[in-house]
Amino acid sequence: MEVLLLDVPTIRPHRLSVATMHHQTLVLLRLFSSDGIVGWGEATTIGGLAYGGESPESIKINIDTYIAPLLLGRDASQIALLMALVAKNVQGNRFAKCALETALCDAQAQRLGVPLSALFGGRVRDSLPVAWTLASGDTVRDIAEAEKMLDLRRHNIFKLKIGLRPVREDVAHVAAIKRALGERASVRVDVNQAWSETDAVLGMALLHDAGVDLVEQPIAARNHEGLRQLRAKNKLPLMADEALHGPLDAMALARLHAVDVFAVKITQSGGLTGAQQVAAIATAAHIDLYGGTMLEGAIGTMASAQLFAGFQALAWGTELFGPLLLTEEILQAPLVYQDFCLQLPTAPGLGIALDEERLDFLRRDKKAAAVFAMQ
Ligand SMILES: O=C(O)C[C@H]1C=CC(=O)O1
Ligand SMILES: [Mn+2]
Repeated sequence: MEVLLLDVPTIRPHRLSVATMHHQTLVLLRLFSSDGIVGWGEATTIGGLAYGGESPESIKINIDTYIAPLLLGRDASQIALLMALVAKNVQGNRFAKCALETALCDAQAQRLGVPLSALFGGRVRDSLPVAWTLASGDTVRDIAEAEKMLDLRRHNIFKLKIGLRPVREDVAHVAAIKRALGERASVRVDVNQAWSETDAVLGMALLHDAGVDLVEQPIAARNHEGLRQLRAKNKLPLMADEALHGPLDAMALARLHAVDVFAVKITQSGGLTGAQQVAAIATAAHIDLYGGTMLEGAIGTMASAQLFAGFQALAWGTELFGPLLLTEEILQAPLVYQDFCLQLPTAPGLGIALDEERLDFLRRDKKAAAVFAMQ
């Protein structure tokens, strides 16, 4: 197997409370099996180490040094056995494990001639609603961007990134956008843990009055009790994102009745199986589901879509727009976004074909080699 790092510019700066992104580093895992089948997985994260404990570089070196040697020469169709072997030998590293499990599942589904979703019980839907994040940091620009998305019929759910400015300033920005869009769109916010508990009490009340539908991770990820109290004090639905690092967190949050919605992410869950378990816990605990992203490229986006397509209910839709934030296409045929949804392909495996020339052009190691050769 090999891990490729691809540095791809974003279409505009993407401002989160933890980092401003001008590019995204795609972390792609390519798995070669002796029957000739190639599987792809992805372990992309956000903002280097600003968002989570695994960086693109650490993911690559940990897969190359510790995970790949464990698997060399073993039967790639024995996914559960291989993932158990990795779990026993590698602590943490959820994103790396997600990339590996995705690549194994992509390869196995191709081998069986079925879409990847079939390995997880099949689909209840063939398209997924997709939100767009407004994160330019500028109210007028965000409204214009939202109007464009509505005109294109690409998105009618907007997630606003807030938390950098004082609470009242942020809420004024959100309220102006909601006023402009009215009932034509659902407006939600993501604070990415930036608020204190007192900020959040004020912020959630004001956001509710402004007509916002959902608030995501307003306070620190580890503060489960704080989330529980915020949920009890407010009418505005509350979603856990960074608080959810797989089934154990899901269980703890469900026990506490701490949130209304789980943002399920395959990377944060340590893979597709972990994410399916998070969804199962949510369903059993009457917690709604939302299909989250780490702003992955086409591979992680499609892997997520293949899994989310099987969730019995997906009350809050998804945010699987990662490839649309990037200036470069890495697929031979781009993913299909239309009528406010991402369409799922029916071809075997992930159902996508990579553009090898674009991959070669974007690879960090090849760029470095080219610069070296020029010197
Ligand atoms: O939800 C996050 O925290 C991360 C990501 C998802 C969409 C987006 O704009 O940022
Ligand atoms: Mn979030």
